[in-house]
Amino acid sequence: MPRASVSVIAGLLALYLFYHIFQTYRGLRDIPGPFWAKFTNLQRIYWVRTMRAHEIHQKAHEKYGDCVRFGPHMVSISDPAVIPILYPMRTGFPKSKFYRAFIPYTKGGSLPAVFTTQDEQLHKQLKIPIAPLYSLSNVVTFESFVDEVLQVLCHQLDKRFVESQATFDLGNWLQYFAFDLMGTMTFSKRYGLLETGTDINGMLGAIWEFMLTIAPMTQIPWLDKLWYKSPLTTLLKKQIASPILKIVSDSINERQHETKDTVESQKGNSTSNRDFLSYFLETQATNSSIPSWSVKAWTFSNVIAGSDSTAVVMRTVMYNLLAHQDSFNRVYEELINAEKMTGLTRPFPKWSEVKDLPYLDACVNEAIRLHPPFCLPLERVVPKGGVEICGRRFTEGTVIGMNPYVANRHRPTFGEDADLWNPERWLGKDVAHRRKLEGSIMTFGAGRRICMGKYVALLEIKKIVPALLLNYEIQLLDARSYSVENSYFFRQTGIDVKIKRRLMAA
Ligand code: HEM
Repeated sequence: MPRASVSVIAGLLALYLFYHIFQTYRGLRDIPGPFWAKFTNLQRIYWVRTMRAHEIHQKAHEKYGDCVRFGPHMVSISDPAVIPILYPMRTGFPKSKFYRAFIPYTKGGSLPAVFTTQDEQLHKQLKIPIAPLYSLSNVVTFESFVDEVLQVLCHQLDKRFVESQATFDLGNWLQYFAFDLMGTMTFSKRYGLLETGTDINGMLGAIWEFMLTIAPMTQIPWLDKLWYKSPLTTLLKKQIASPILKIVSDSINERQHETKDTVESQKGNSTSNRDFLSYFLETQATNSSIPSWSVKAWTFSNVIAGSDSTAVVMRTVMYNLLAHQDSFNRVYEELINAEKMTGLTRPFPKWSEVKDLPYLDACVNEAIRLHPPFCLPLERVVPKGGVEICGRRFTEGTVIGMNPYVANRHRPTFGEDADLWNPERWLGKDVAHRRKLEGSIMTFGAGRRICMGKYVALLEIKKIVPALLLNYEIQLLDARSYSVENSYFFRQTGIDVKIKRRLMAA
């Protein structure tokens, strides 16, 4: 090719590149933010890879204000007052491509779920038939499952740690409990984590590995599509969600091969000891418009969305109670007083006995606020017609999100001590103020796509905390060993304790 033509092509390419960079920069140029955010999402990937994205995001908001440009087309908001606008109850504010990265993709294609789908019609189709299962009144019917798994947990703690006085990371055991309980609630089966005291089938490791791989991809979803979710790479690479999907598929297949009698007996039992899977299968069998893969999608959602998340909050409550003796003593005294006044079921108090205890409730709320399990912005796409947020109009297609960690620590809303553990902030407030604070928490998301399993999680947390406090004396060896890592999932390590059995209060 003649040299002159090469120069013209190179010149045109350079011009196009310059135009593209200028256009990228121009759209949100009035929104303050770190320099590179104007041109590229690569910095967002780097932030996620540091495992400290929550802190970096919080510092960016401290520096630039409530509305910060995180990427060429992405804006982060920190003020909870924006929640009803960005996360409405109606349709029309769909999830961004961030969520596509979490959709498992196998040789059989992708498996969207209630949590991950961007398609609002499909979301409705998947959510409506099963939503009643997650209502508070139905969730309470799962209480016997919680007691069953608490029994296993306590038996293992007694056997392994009480007599030997061995030190162990309580956080691991809370995770084993949360997973084995979700397995029990979902398919009436424990994975064997509690019995073996290890990640026996590698599932916990696989989920964390999945998060480590996928979380950076969420920041630049086209790369994920190219690298993990194309028919070609599916042939060449091992798919990272496969171990979890396998467990889910095996459980469904097993159930489908069980005798008709077993299924019938689950069906007839409408009030207790009936697991999610039996409801899912019945729902699908009685509704022909539901896609054939729904049972797998619902079951997968429970395992992936409902186990680690609940374990994170359990760890936060337990760590903070152990690290703050005054809070610990107040919860313990509240339980003992409740026992004297109205009676508590032993060894594990009932949900109805503990759900309204004010100080326990304040500690659970504070843990939910302080340490949300999902710690990257929950991204939404601005719909047709645009939207006004923080006094500025955003055009269709702009991606806007709030990181629960940042919103939950918004100082004008929660006070100057928003970074600190202070359950008292939930007490002595008038109803309106308390509602406003609760409505400012982003831990369970908000609006149309708010967490479906919130009451399942609250049931588990408010059951396990009294069970541990009433049955064990727990000594935290060193509060400074506690550390956190964020790869969208926000996990903690280092809750090293020794335990003794408590004598029953007279
Ligand atoms: C403390 C525990 C939990 C936390 C903090 C939590 C948090 C969240 C958040 C933040 C979302 C919304 C994500 C978004 O908008 O991007 C969500 C959605 C969801 N969660 Fe949870 N979750 C918890 C426990 C559970 C449990 C136990 C289950 C199931 C039993 C569950 C099932 C779901 C489902 C199905 C969705 C999708 C809802 C929808 O899109 O309509 N979660 N969760």
